Amino acid sequence: MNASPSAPRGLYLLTPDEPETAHLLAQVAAVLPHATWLQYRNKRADAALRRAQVQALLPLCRATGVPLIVNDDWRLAADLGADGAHLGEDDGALIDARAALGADAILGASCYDDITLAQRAVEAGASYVAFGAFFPSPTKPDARVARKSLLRDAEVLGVPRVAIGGITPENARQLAAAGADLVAVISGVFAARHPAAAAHAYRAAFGL
Ligand SMILES: Cc1ncc(COP(=O)(O)OP(=O)(O)O)c(N)n1
Ligand SMILES: Cc1ncsc1CCOP(=O)(O)O
Ligand SMILES: [Mg+2]
Repeated sequence: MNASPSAPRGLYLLTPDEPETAHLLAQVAAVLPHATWLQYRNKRADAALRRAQVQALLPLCRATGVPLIVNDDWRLAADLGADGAHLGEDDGALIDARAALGADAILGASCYDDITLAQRAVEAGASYVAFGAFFPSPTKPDARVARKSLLRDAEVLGVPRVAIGGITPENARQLAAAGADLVAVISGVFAARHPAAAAHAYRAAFGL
């Protein structure tokens, strides 16, 4: 089974660990028109700041038509009416997240370098699978490493395949050619000298 012809493609933007909500909003607003999806990820924020930042991002995402996915915390996503959640191996059960978020929610699973994890994730309700890191990541230098061939192997699962980890506009082309539907990026956009130009370049890597 293949992902449908209307499957999402392009840039899956993840937020940086930004403590100032107004600055986060300004940073995101400058690049959001180039993103297919946005994930709110802040590994340094406490629960109150995460809630406030998701609440601040939601109207911006709605106005831009970009789905907002919450990292790690499906309860927060459900509470605030976000479009979905992303769960890694320590972030709770996909089946519980699917039940709480509903059938239409975007629900992603980190599958690292493991196709079996991806098969189980789809069975448990994931609507996309993420593999990586494909390249050394400035944001997560100790991330597990994945092989590009996994992206093609996962085509049979019939859900969008996301690649993450050290992705630049240049190496994004290799991943798109290897079967990635979306590239998930933090530093390649937010640490770029010209974030909007960088974000645009990721879309171009998919011919968008
Ligand atoms: C799209 C996407 N892929 C992978 C991850 C990593 O999730 P996880 O392994 O839970 O690590 P943290 O992001 O929570 O540090 C992700 N967030 N998004
Ligand atoms: C969350 C995560 N999981 C694997 S690498 C990574 C960070 C991606 O950030 P960057 O695009 O800066 O490498
Ligand atoms: Mg996580």
